Amino acid sequence: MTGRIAPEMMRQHLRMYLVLGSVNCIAEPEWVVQEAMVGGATMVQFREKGRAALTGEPRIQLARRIRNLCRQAGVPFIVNDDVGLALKLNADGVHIGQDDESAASVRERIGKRILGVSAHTIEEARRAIHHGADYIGVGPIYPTVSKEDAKPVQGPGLLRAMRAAGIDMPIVGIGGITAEKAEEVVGAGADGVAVISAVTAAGSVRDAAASIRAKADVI
Ligand SMILES: Cc1ncsc1CCOP(=O)(O)O
Ligand SMILES: C=C1C=NC(C)=NC1=N
Repeated sequence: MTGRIAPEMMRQHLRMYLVLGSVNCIAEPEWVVQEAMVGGATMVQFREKGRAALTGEPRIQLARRIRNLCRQAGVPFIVNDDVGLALKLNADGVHIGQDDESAASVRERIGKRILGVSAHTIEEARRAIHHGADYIGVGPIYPTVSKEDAKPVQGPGLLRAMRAAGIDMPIVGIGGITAEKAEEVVGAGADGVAVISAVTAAGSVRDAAASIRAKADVI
């Protein structure tokens, strides 16, 4: 990519954003990624976190295998938190939380790659924009079991409030989102939905991704 990603392109990538790590998967993570992309996942984030998360070489090798699948499918591959790993694998971007390395210094290190930042308030959203974020992840919208230290549940109202406050940058909602809830999230102003368990723990990963994609595409 030469310049920073265009907002319109970013919004497309946020439609059905699969976030996963080996901890979230029943089947092999690579298989889950492949099936989800067949179903319609538009972007993939490698988020290897939690007690049973892989570390060291096995973690790097899993990330590399997922990156390869995303490249073959033409789907952007994002790494959560670990900027070093993102650069090592030449990922398409990184996603950082509020308490990770500051967005300004991450932007410095990753150049024109995609930078996603978690934001829980309008103020955090404004700061992320100021520091050059390409999208913000807002949530948890609904109760979630996939993140131990999740902030309080916000509901879709936070998305409406951000849009009403004039925040028009690409936004993805995250937290407890299922196919049934995806429409409400997008209807409240998100450009798409980021999902872990509704896809990774689904009976049919492909069908789950497809139904969430269909709901998110209504925009
Ligand atoms: C990473 C993250 N950030 C806010 S909630 C969450 C977990 C979302 O997982 P699920 O889609 O299974 O609720
Ligand atoms: C915490 C997060 C919030 N939003 C997104 C998109 N990813 C994350 N890991």
